[in-house]
Amino acid sequence: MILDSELILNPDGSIFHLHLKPGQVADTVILVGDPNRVNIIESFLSNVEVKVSNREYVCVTGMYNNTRITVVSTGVGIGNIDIVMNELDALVNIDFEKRKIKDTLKTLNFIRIGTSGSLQKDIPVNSFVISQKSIGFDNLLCFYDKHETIENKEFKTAFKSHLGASNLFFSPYVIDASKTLFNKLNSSKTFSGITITSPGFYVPQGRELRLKAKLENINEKLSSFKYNDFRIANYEMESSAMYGLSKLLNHKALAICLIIANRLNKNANENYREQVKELISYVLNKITNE
Ligand SMILES: O=P(O)(O)O[C@H]1O[C@H](CO)[C@@H](O)[C@H]1O
Ligand SMILES: O=c1cc[nH]c(=O)[nH]1
Repeated sequence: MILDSELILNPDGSIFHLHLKPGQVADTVILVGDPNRVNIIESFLSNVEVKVSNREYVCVTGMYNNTRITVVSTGVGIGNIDIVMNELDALVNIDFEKRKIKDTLKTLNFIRIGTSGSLQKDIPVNSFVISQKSIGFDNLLCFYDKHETIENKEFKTAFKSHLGASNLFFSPYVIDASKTLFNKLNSSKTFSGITITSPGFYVPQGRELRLKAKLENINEKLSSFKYNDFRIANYEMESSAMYGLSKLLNHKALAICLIIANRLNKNANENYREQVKELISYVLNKITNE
C-alpha cells in the first residue's frame, strides 16, 4: 500500500503536480521544456480530450495521424524531470484506488523535443540533434538504487579520464537512448551524438558573465572527447534523468533538440519559433508513421 504522503493525490483524484488523472495519458508522450511549446504542438493535434495545467506543467492529450499522444511541459532542469517521470509512470502503473503497483505494467514512449547548444563547429544553429547517449552532470540518478545497472560504465570511465577523473567534483553518469526510438527518428535531416545534460545554463555550460568556472575551457574539453566513433554533440538540461528514469522504470526514451546556439562558433538564433515548428512536425510524422 503506497501511503498518502508518498503518492499525493489532489481532491479531484488527479496526481499532485501534473493534475492528470489515470486514463488521461497516451502511450506516446512528448516532453518539452517550454509550456508555450505545448500550445504549438496542440495546434497540430485533433480531438484534444485533455488540457490541464499547474505551475510549469501543461498537459494535453489528443490525436495525430490516428495515434493518441500526450504532451507535457517540464519547465527547465532535472528536478522537474524527477517529478514528471515519476508522476507519468504512476498514472499508468499504479492503481490509485488500491494505492498498489499494478500486476501488468505499461511501457511508455517518451520523446523530448528541446532546444540546445551545439558543441561542434559543424553542427550549426538550426540543426536537429538526436541524443544517442546522455551524460548527466546532475547527480539525480545517483540517488536511485540500482542506477549502476543501467549505466554505460565503459563509456563513463573513458569520459571521466578525458576530463581528468581526479579533478571531478561531480559524478557524471552515461545512459543510452532507446534504439527503437532512435531508428524511428534518425534520418539524413538529423545529426546525432552524445548530449551533456547540465545542471545549469551559465557557468556549468561555460557561460561566464560575472562568475568564473571551476572547470576551465569546458566547452573545448567536451568537444574534443571521442570514443568508439561517438563525439559530444550538444548541451541541454533534462535528457540524462529522462533516460535514466525511463530505463529504471522500463520505458523507452529519446531526446531530439533544435540547436539555438553554437558554443564554439559563438553564434545564436534567439528567434527560433519557426524552426521549432519544423522539428515538431518532423517528430510527429516520424513517430506516427508505422
Ligand atoms: O527548450 P527546452 O526544452 O526547455 O530545453 C533547453 O532550454 C532550457 C534552457 O534555456 C533548458 O530546459 C534546456 O534543456
Ligand atoms: O546553449 C543552450 C541552449 C539551449 N539550452 C541549453 O541548455 N543550452
